[in-house]
Amino acid sequence: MRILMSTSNANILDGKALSDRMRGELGEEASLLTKKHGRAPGLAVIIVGNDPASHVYVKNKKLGCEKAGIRSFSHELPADTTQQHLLGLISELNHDPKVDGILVQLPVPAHINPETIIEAIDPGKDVDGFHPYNVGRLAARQPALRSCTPYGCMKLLAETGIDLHGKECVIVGASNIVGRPMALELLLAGATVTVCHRFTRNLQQHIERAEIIIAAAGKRGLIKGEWIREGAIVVDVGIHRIEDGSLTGDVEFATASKRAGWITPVPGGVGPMTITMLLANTIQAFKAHLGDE
Ligand SMILES: Nc1nc(=O)c2c([nH]1)NC[C@@H]1CN(c3ccc(C(=O)N[C@@H](CCC(=O)O)C(=O)O)cc3)C=[N+]21
Repeated sequence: MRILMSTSNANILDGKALSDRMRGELGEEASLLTKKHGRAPGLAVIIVGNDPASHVYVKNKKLGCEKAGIRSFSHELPADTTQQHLLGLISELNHDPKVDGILVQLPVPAHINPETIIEAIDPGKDVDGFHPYNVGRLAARQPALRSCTPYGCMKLLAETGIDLHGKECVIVGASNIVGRPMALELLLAGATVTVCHRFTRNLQQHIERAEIIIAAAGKRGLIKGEWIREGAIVVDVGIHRIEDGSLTGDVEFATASKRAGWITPVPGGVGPMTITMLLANTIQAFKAHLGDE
């Protein structure tokens, strides 16, 4: 029997708990491989400039690495670093056998072209999964290194136990780093996928029919709670710091959680999973470099 006007609360899709579990397993795998091969997996993190938020993320990534037995090599470059200098560093890291993964924290300063930088990274070390080679592999249904945020969202969806085949999925946002690769992930999983973006005329109508919503517009509170279909799964990729210093997402959480079947919180949802999948990708790249797959 369908219950109308349900006021029950959604199940929380707990990204922090899933992250803790996965990072424990990844740490064990890293430690076994380190013993077997005599070196630890290595991640090089490059940050250009002094955006405070970027530095916080980078610190969290380094901490995550340490705890999982991954060596991190950090390169903190001044804001006026030239593109040529950055390309030189990437070339060095591409050839460094201690380095399995390379991450250039985005955004980079305006005088540096992010596409040029991403394309300079060896696709086998592109643990962000941003290189056109890796995006193409996902599009061709032969994923290699997958983008961390969409990959993390897929792990969260798997936690609900639902079969994605034929599910009506609506992604809000068509960015290169979330919306587009998310569409490819869901398509690979057999879902029916709609991508909404700035030119979409009837966002509310799309949301209202969605069984799964991936909110990745980067607009605080864009998705109203009343739009959510009863029992839908809501994955909120948005992250915004508000007036009182706390964090919130693209979805109106309080009202949405009255209608959704499952919903990710912000913080503690997608964010921690992004870093977890970065660690997973680094270990995957390490294994490929060792020929241990
Ligand atoms: N090359 C590159 N790769 C990235 O993956 C990348 C990037 N550049 N630039 C910036 C975005 C943003 N991003 C986040 C990662 C973790 C949290 C995260 O752990 N958030 C915590 C809260 C953290 C806090 O308290 O601020 C949470 O949601 O619970 C958030 C955001 C990765 N990004």
